[in-house]
Amino acid sequence: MYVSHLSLHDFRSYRSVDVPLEAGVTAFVGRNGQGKTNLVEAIDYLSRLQSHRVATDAPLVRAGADQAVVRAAVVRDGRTATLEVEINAGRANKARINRSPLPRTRDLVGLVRTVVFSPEDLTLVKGDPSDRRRFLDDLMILRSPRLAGVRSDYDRVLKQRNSLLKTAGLARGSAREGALATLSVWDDHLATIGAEILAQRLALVEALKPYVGKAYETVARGATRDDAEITYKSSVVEPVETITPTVESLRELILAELARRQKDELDRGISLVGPHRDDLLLHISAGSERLPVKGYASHGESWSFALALRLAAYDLLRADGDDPILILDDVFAELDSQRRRQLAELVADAEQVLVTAAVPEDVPAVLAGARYQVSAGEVTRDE
Ligand SMILES: Nc1ncnc2c1ncn2[C@@H]1O[C@H](COP(=O)(O)OP(=O)(O)OP(=O)(O)O)[C@@H](O)[C@H]1O
Repeated sequence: MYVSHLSLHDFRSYRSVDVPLEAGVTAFVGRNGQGKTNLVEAIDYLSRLQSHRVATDAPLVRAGADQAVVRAAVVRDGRTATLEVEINAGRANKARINRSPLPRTRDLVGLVRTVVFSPEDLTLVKGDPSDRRRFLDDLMILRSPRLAGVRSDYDRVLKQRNSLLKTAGLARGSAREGALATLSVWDDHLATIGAEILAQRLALVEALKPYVGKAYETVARGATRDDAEITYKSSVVEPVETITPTVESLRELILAELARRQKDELDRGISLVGPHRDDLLLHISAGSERLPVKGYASHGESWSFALALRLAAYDLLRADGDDPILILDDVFAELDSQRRRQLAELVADAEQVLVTAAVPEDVPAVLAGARYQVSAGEVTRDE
């Protein structure tokens, strides 16, 4: 798939801009702060209804405006659809396809599939477990968009259950009895929805494993595909080698663990069991040792691992049968010349690659293609 036209209204720094695009490589070049990332962020937002830079929508709406519109013509298998999202400050967003409103905005998720490489990717390796959980969930949702609903149901259940734990933890006598009875209903919801998320994540990690090894071998100097390893760490199941447990068995495991840790949960007033407590463990080999990447890997190795995770996501989506749009946001300036060249060679044949760079020299030669200058909100094509 590729985007053949992008229009923005009151999105970030843009009052109004129209950018015709084509398949292959397009580079947006310009000095810092001119609006290059804002363009590719808009396409990524259309894909996931989330920005790779901010957690909330407010910064996406141009200062002083109360609504931003991102519209893109997307070509897939020769057919074009116009996807549009209206981002409303303080009100629900709206989505349209070919100008017809969608019943739910989140029905837009996954119709455009993007993989973004950005300087923030180092947080995949060095950041909190929540950064890695987000990586897994975003990928899982791009592959099965209905899971966006499952994940938001889980977040809602978690919030309700946490507030009930706080109340129940403080209550005494019959009030406590009542709160505990209600808690068992929420335990059930958490276990049911949590098991579905957990099963999906376990299956996703199994599917990603071979791609991560292969990608790490390509981007890390002298590495083999066995040198990088990912393992899902769950609060209820031990890492499994070959068998992915069923949703029902995971539900039972979550319920059992909730019962075991109930006292702890009541004392602390938060949910301690479930996929929101899990992590994706990353290991590299150093000689005969297997070391966690966080805290042990060098800066270069950490970058290689972060790139390998993104490349693996790209390869997996590609194996599903449709090339995602690749966005390389300011990433080449961060890499040494070898990693720069290798990444560029790996992605050069993607159906659409959008690159942002401060100076033309940051765009590797193998990624020659269309080029736009971005300056003070004006986007002009180089002849
Ligand atoms: N909601 C907003 N309203 C108005 N301007 C905004 C908004 N959000 C960001 N900007 C402006 O957009 C500009 C940043 O644009 P962008 O991040 O696309 O820069 P860039 O060209 O990619 O720069 P760099 O090379 O430094 O990454 C900044 O000048 C910022 O002030």
